[in-house]
Amino acid sequence: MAKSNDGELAFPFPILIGDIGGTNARFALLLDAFAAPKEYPIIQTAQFENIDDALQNCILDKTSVQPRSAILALAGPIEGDEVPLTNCDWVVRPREMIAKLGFEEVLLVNDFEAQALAVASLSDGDREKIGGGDEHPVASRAVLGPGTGLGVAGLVHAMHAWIPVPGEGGHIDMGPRTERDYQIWPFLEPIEGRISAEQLLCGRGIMNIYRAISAADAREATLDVPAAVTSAALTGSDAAAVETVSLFSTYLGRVAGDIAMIFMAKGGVYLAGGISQKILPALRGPEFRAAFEDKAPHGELLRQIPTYVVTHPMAALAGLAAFARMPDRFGVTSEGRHWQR
Ligand SMILES: Nc1ncnc2c1ncn2[C@@H]1O[C@H](COP(=O)(O)OP(=O)(O)OP(=O)(O)O)[C@@H](O)[C@H]1O
Repeated sequence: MAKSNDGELAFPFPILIGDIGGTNARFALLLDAFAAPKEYPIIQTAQFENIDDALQNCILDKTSVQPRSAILALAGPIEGDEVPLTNCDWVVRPREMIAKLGFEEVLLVNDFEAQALAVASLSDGDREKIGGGDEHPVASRAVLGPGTGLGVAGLVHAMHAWIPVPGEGGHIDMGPRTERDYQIWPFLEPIEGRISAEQLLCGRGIMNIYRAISAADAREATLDVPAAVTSAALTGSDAAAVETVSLFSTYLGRVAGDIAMIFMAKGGVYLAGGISQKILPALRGPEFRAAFEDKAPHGELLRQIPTYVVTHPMAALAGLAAFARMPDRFGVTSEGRHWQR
């Protein structure tokens, strides 16, 4: 990272920012510190063999501007010079990107770190509140995002900066609690003998719950993709789908409440990821918030904590843009994930 005149950290503009999930990749170009980001159409990761082809075809060939820096948020742990993505075949090779695509520097961050950067400054127009009291402006926040997987991150305010805390919180253990849970649990598909939150709270998780409900009730599971289950649930046309989304909301509330307690997130818990927006009407129902607050002996604490659904269509990009413009507002480390020409 270069240093600006006043000694603060800075990336050279134009800066390409990108949010690369398991299914979708979203990119935007920041020409300078003030211009609005120029957003590009969403890319389906499955349509390109690798990220370099996607960038060349969908971004670099579509503009005469040569980005000097790239800040990319990836779904997966960032280690070494070759970073494979979770839930997608792409491998990100920053050294090759610098050699072939003309960047001077590349910074990789975790995709939920980018979501955490976004929740530092979402306006009311970019979030919908679902219950709880007022937010404490500089208290910790947390973000959970059911999408292709389940991303989780915290956001802590310290030393005059917002510090994202990425982790693998989507992989915490889940157990049955109600009588109905005990009926369904034996039919859930485990990973190496265990049901983690991500086995339930993502696109694949919706199908896992739906199939388990159908099996527990000895009914045929006729719906075959998550979007079919959630749309049948929202129109009320399929009883198993309705129960799936109801249980999904309950389980999401339980995990969100646990994460809120871990971070003491009095600044709010934010639901990001593609699925939260798509099932927003269901999340406004009683299940999510009731499960969130059902945390004896800390029920009163949880009742005060606000929960939000992020409604910004490109929240991670907004977070990366805020960081790219003012890196010193955030405590983001570049160690081991920053490459320069
Ligand atoms: N209407 C819908 N209802 C429920 N799930 C859906 C719907 N449409 C798509 N999905 C599921 O959402 C997931 C994609 O989520 P998202 O749009 O957040 O993608 P992503 O950014 O690639 O995800 P991630 O960052 O977790 O890898 C897929 O599992 C897909 O099957």
